[in-house]
Amino acid sequence: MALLEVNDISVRFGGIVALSDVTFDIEEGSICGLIGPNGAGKTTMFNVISRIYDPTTGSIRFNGGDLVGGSSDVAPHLISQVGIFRTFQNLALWDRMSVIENVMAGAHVRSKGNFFSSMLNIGRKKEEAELASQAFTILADLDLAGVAFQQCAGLPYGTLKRIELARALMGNPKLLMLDEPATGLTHSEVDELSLVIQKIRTDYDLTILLVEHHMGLVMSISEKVVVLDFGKKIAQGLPSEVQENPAVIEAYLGAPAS
Ligand SMILES: Nc1ncnc2c1ncn2[C@@H]1O[C@H](COP(=O)(O)OP(=O)(O)OP(=O)(O)O)[C@@H](O)[C@H]1O
Repeated sequence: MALLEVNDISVRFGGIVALSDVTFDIEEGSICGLIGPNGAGKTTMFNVISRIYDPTTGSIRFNGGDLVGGSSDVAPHLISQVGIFRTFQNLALWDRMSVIENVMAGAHVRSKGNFFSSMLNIGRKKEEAELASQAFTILADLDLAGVAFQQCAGLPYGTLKRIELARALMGNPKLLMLDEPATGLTHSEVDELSLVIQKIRTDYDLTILLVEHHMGLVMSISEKVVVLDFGKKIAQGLPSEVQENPAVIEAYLGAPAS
């Protein structure tokens, strides 16, 4: 069953066509790579799925309901409550806070407390203790228990990237969208990231959409790859099929494949 169905999405910025009638779906539990040369429309697609941009035309369904372009769309501020989370190209962690505090902050989207109970501190200590325990479990799963109580400032970049993943997991995502997670990582950090992504997909029942320029990573962990070029979908399929596709080779090399 498809968890995410993207139907004929177009986005125009004035005269620029960033996406043109793009359609694809992502099977529940799978990893889908979204690739394409610079300016192909990958980030725009991410922003449409995460409800930052409204599409000019088209619709998206998520988990059997309307996400955008339907009759009962999800409001942009409720996107995480339906189970859609993303990481960003640039790190968005608080340097001066501890790792575990950063990870616990990922749970605020599903906080059940109301304004008055939080003012009176009702149930807060118990809730905080439960969150800390959950955060520690996630950190241990990602091999980060050893840095849980350190400040983020000064930790290696690859570790910080994994802390961002841990924070996203605190929200109980169904769909996790990763925006160029391998950028800036060393070879060995990319290998670690690859293992971590595959582990959390299984352990946390995730469906993953991966935008990435690191072809080795995309091709080794995706079940399906969707290729954009100049806002249009030019190919989709198994990694092995996409790598052999002449239109894809031409898009990347700028010349017909011969
Ligand atoms: N807010 C915006 N206003 C105007 N044009 C935009 C905006 N966002 C994106 N574009 C344009 O839309 C097109 C697609 O850009 P997008 O950032 O989605 O590509 P991308 O595939 O993510 O590229 P990269 O790999 O370089 O990040 C580009 O021509 C870009 O200049």
